Amino acid sequence: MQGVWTPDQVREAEQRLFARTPEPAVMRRAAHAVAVQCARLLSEQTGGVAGRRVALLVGAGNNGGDALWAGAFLRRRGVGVTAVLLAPDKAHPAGLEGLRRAGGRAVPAEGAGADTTGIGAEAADALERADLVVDGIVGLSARGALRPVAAELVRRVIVPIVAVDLPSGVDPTTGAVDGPAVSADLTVTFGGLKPCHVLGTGAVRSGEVTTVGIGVTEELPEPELSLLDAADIGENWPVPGPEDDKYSTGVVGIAAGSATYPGAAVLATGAAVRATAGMVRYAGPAADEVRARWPETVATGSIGDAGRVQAWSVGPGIGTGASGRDVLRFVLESGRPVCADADSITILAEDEAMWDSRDPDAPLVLTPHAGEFARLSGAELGADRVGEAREVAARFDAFVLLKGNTTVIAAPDGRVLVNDARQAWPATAGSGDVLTGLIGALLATGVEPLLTCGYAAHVHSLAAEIAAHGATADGPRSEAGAPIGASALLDAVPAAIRAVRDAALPS
Ligand SMILES: NC(=O)C1=CN([C@@H]2O[C@H](COP(=O)(O)OP(=O)(O)OC[C@H]3O[C@@H](n4cnc5c(N)ncnc54)[C@H](OP(=O)(O)O)[C@@H]3O)[C@@H](O)[C@H]2O)[C@@H](O)CC1
Ligand SMILES: Nc1ncnc2c1ncn2[C@@H]1O[C@H](COP(=O)(O)OP(=O)(O)O)[C@@H](O)[C@H]1O
Ligand SMILES: [K+]
Repeated sequence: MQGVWTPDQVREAEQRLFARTPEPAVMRRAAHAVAVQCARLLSEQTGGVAGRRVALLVGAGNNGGDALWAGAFLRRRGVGVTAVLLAPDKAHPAGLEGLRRAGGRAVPAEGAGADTTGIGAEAADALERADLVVDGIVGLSARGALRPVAAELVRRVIVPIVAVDLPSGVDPTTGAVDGPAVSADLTVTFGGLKPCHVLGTGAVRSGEVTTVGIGVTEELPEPELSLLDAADIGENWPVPGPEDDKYSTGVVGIAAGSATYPGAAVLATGAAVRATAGMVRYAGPAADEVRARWPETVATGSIGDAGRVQAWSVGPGIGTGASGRDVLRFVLESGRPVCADADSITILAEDEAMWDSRDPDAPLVLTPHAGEFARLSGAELGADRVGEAREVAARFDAFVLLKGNTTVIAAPDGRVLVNDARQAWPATAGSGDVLTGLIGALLATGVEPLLTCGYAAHVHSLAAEIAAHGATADGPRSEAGAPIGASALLDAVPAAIRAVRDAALPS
């Protein structure tokens, strides 16, 4: 499990560190790590370090200070370094002095010979000749998108960019981008990951992220968010042991589909069949279709005849009319853990009385996409997806899995897991039904709901990636990939489970 800390948590940890280690020493550690990564990238991209040229984009604060000191270290390795100062009066004095002493130069962003964009001739020339650019415009204190001069400088860059701490222009806390922002090839961050490195557009703009401790890591509190590693999931994915039988590993009930939407039933049931080893029961109007596709399920037309289960998945394709409501009420009254998706979320959002059916001791997982989330919360989803998911989870005393390219999973007690899909192949109709089936199956085996959601989201996005890039049976793996449907995603679920289980094997 990897932790993610808010800017405030990092700042407080930094203050604790300063009590032991003077601030300039900490900054030089940070800057040295940036310089090492720049040298590595220069070597990879140009075949060497000495004689290459680096431009530093330097803002008004310590982020710029890191960049200036990194420039001083690079200078000592024979790199030609020019700092482009966005706020010459505020540039970090010690960093600037360090760079100059090492033989680097500094020029104002808006200097003599400016063209219509306001960028000075020397700054323009430094950017044009650079083999690599370091983004030290703004870091943890960033507010909003890049201002016009910074945006114009960044627009001109055609070489790789190394971002100091985070790509400038990205909101450190939400990862949102609301205007011009840096797209880094590599981000070197300090102490630990910040939300902007793992959430939404910020995750994409960060490029590869390298974390360096610099003494701050030891001072950090419990992380605000966590990311699961493949090995965490593989180690704990439920598989049958020698003493198990079809009942002991957990029976899941799927209440999904309708005459109009039998596909939702087939997909959710299939996901449950593929996720875990126990038994899958299906109850609903698509029993014939489910039986035909998944002969191993025990299928019935009526929820009252479903038989005993350890958890329910309910919602996809059930509709929001009287029969859908009856099904949801039955499932909520069962006292079992429930994953409520799609139409069942809409019903819960519209009908307060439905909550009365719920057994308060049974965990409830809600899996909204942005539109369903807005129905639940009562307002359009904003940029702070983590904060909003956490608020709704607490308000409804439910586990909330907010879907999207970055899936945010909030527990009612405030814990949050994040799954970054790293690609968008799951954005296809019916793929949510597959996720519902995976979650129900894991809940039935007794995996804790927050982890259930984290495991399911990871395997779901990995299955999509595997399917899009070509299952081995279809021929060689494709680098570029091709669009898939939800059925192909479902077919790749076993391959994704194998991959996470293999990741957990001792190396
Ligand atoms: N934490 C750690 O462990 C360590 C932290 N360290 C480093 O310190 C960094 C934080 O430094 P920091 O707090 O001095 O502020 P920083 O982010 O440089 O911003 C400076 C100023 O920029 C401005 N500005 C704001 N938004 C803007 C925008 N969109 N576009 C343009 N400009 C904008 C705004 O000033 P304004 O112009 O509004 O007066 C703001 O005050 C951190 O990221 C890391 O690199 C390491 O050295 C050591 C270990
Ligand atoms: N752009 C995207 N990148 C990665 N995953 C996505 C993206 N858009 C949607 N997904 C994932 O695909 C699934 C879609 O679920 P949902 O919206 O309920 O679709 P449906 O109702 O058609 O089954 C969710 O798991 C969601 O996280
Ligand atoms: K930066």
